[in-house]
Amino acid sequence: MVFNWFRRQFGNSDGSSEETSTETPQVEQEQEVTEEQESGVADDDLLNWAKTAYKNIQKQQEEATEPQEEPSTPEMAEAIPEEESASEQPTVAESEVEITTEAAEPTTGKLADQTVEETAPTAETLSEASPDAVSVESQEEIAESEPEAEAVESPVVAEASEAEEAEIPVTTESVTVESAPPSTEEPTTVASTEQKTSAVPPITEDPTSVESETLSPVAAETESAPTTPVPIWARSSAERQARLERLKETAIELPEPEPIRVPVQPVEPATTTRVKGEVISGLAFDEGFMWSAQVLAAQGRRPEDVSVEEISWLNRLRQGLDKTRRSLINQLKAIVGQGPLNQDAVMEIEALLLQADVGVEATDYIINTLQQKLREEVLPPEQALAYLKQIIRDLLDRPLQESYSPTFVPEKDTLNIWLMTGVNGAGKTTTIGKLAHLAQKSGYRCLIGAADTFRAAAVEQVKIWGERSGTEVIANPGKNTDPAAVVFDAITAAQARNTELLLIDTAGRLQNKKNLMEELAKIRRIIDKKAPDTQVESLLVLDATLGQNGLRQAEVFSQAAKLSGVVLTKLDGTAKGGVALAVVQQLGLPIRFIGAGEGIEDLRPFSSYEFVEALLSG
Ligand SMILES: Nc1nc2c(ncn2[C@@H]2O[C@H](COP(=O)(O)OP(=O)(O)OP(=O)(O)O)[C@@H](O)[C@H]2O)c(=O)[nH]1
Repeated sequence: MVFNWFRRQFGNSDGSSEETSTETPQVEQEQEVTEEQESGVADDDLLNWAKTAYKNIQKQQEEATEPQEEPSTPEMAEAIPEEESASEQPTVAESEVEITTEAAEPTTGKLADQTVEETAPTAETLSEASPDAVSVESQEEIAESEPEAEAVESPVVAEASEAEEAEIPVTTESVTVESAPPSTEEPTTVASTEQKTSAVPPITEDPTSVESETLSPVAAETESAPTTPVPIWARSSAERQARLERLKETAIELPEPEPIRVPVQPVEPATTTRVKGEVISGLAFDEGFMWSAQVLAAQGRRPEDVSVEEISWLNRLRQGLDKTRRSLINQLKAIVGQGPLNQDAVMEIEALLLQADVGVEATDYIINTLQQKLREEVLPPEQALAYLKQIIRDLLDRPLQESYSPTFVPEKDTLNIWLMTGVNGAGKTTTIGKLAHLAQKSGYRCLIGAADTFRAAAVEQVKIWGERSGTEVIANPGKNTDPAAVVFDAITAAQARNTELLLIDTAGRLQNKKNLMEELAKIRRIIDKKAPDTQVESLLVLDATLGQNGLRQAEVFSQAAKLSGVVLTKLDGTAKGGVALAVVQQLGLPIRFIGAGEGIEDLRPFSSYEFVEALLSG
């Protein structure tokens, strides 16, 4: 039984949920929650719930840190059951262990093996046709289909699918660059790498080996010289100096590499203890824990099923919205709960909401709805605030009731494609890494397509996230590759491997760059054509710290990529949180995930209940 982080429930590996065989939609659940919560979870009950959860987490952590015998010899390593050592997708525990320096090696080893296995048969093919040539083929195919993309459907699709079978092995091999051997690299890259390495002689070079390597020419020179023989140590050092000079002359100046934007994750010191689960130290039974416990208990969660990651996540979310909450809550309490809002009260609430980035439209809606209720009923402050929370929750869930599916869970045993789009630096690549991690933890076969071919370091960045999450990355080593060709290759690979979730990274682009938006539209067309029966989700990644400014991009993205949802990132920073309401009110799109930190665990499916509690609970 696997905990599915996309639905935050336990489910069997076939994707069915144990608790809800009836598949209760998220919204319904949250509404039940609301009623339960409003009826009030008794203080004593809550304390007991929190204590049980805390003890349970402590137990989980103790078990997780229990030392297990590491296989110290190859024979012992072989004794590990096959599923554990050779499974394609690492288990949660394995992928987490890989964070430690010691355990990272097996992954690399596995990937290297795999690449060797996969690339070996193509080595000859590649000597005739470089990987670029192969990808050019698929690019040509895309280019061919491109002008007819909209008008002529079936012949092109047929062509693509006919070509598919023959193409799969070649494409897969040529684009899997996770740990591609040098033979699959462009010849120019290899040459420059050689130059680079030879230009910097190893500092720890063994003098004796240098001697034996260089003695003969030097000895020949010194033999012919009439002067006194130079000692061996002096000869080798002179020779080394001369060689260094020669290399300096022929050395090529390499440009400074572009920085890769991946936050450094704390690396656990290498120990002989095998970590079975994640251990988050310093979890205190404090106010934050109690608040998280209350939120989880109100959602009908059992204390035995709560994990440290969930508590930590809620704490982080609350901390991220701390400043906004403080400025909203006290003032709102003072204003509401005194009968219908007068002119001053309306203006005060308006100012508060606008300052929190809620936007004009959503602010008007909230005030009008609240005013209507307060005219009908006299509510004390606490109840008025509870009603305000309800209004905001309804607003956030509106797209789910109108046009979008209430759940956002990749379907098991079939391919789901999630395309990530957005402006530069919004957090697309980071989000992909976090989503891949969630997918691996939840037992999905996941793959990443690195279609951000615009920024040189982007592919490296997404590969680092791939390593962290134990997810393979499909990329094309060629420069200025057509991103649509990478997407084509990634879908081919995903189809061949029975992948369940393919995450596609795209280059950041401004919505006013027409050619780049056309490129995005082309990517979307390729997806629809190559995987016509697939559930495709197109997510706009929005930096919450940009507030209202971030929303202007959405309309153009929506047209090009057929958006179906939003990922709101950086809620841990200077973001005011209210932008979530503006997103839904102005764009009509549901928020599917929220990010609150740079770490791999800092992303969760969006829950309007948790968000509103983090924003408005006192
Ligand atoms: N504090 C915080 N930082 C984040 C979050 N998500 C992403 N970042 C940071 O934002 C920066 C940009 O993230 P990327 O994932 O590279 O953004 P991108 O959209 O892929 O960028 P381009 O490839 O240039 O379009 C990085 O430094 C990330 O660590 C978040 O939720 N919180």
